[in-house]
Amino acid sequence: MLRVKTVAFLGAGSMAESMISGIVQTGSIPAERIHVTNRSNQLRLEEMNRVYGVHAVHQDALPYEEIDFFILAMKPQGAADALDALKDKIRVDQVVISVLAGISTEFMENHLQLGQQVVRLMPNTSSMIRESATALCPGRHTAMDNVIAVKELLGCMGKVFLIEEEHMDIFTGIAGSGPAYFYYLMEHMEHAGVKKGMDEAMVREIVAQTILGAAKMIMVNDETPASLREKVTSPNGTTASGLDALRKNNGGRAISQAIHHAAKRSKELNEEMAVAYIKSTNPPREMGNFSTIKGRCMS
Ligand SMILES: NC(=O)C1=CN([C@@H]2O[C@H](COP(=O)(O)OP(=O)(O)OC[C@H]3O[C@@H](n4cnc5c(N)ncnc54)[C@H](OP(=O)(O)O)[C@@H]3O)[C@@H](O)[C@H]2O)C=CC1
Ligand SMILES: O=C(O)[C@@H]1CCC=N1
Repeated sequence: MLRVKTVAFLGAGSMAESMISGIVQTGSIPAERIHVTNRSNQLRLEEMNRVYGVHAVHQDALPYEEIDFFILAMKPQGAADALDALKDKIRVDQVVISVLAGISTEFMENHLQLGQQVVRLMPNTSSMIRESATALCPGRHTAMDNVIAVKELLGCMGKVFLIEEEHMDIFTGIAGSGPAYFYYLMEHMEHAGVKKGMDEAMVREIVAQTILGAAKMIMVNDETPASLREKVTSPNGTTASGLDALRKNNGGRAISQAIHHAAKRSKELNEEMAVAYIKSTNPPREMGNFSTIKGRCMS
């Protein structure tokens, strides 16, 4: 089913590239059926064409009629303008997919034609090597065959999880932003080895292998992280000492705070975009009480 679909990425940044890389590696949609566009960076489009063989064109040159899936991949702040520009160029049976942090399916539907099919996603950059954990949340009007096709598309990029919209913010905090927390952890682990005189490239590989091994243990064993942690921890041994230092330095709290702050920012982004839209569509004199308008918009 996928092979006959045509997709267009609106945005040519790191997330679009990661997804395109995943699709092209599997060949599940031929490169000639993949389009990518942006507003201004022509050099970037040429690079995408050179590296992945996809059509990289200015927005005006997109064959809108032929596209099955439009994938919004610009910053969340550009969502309203992008959706407004798309609205009159597409039919309701074409699917508008967003990877934009915080942008709800309701926000998308409100900016498109009545009955437009939309899907909200939250992938991560590991899509590049087909190891993303991606959330999928369909809109109100999205046909089941399109949900299945989008799920199949995401399968080219890693694992797919059907997520209730109320959980999209926390999913973003865990998995969308998640790779960055691991890279941060890896930076610190690497630094500890280098400071003691180890070769940087070697210690980087050691750290990566350690994290990969720990993740695989969770995937292949029917055991909890807590139980696996206990197996590493010998009484009065090195790990017990290391974990003690982590606890004393509030390591667990730091991790949960990172996730909750990212999730909170995702929620805020949707609110900010909705408020910005109301401001742009209401002349100041008619705005009345700002908090009332915000409340109405968010309800
Ligand atoms: N990076 C990540 O790990 C993840 C990102 N996301 C989401 O993906 C989206 C993109 O992030 P990222 O790739 O990092 O961002 P980048 O800044 O790397 O890329 C944004 C791209 O969008 C283009 N662009 C901006 N406005 C428009 C428009 N109206 N139409 C078409 N193209 C446009 C920009 O080019 P130009 O300025 O030339 O138009 C640029 O190519 C964000 O909304 C983010 O929330 C989601 C999950 C993970
Ligand atoms: O930092 C961001 O806002 C995006 C969304 C998830 C990962 N990167």
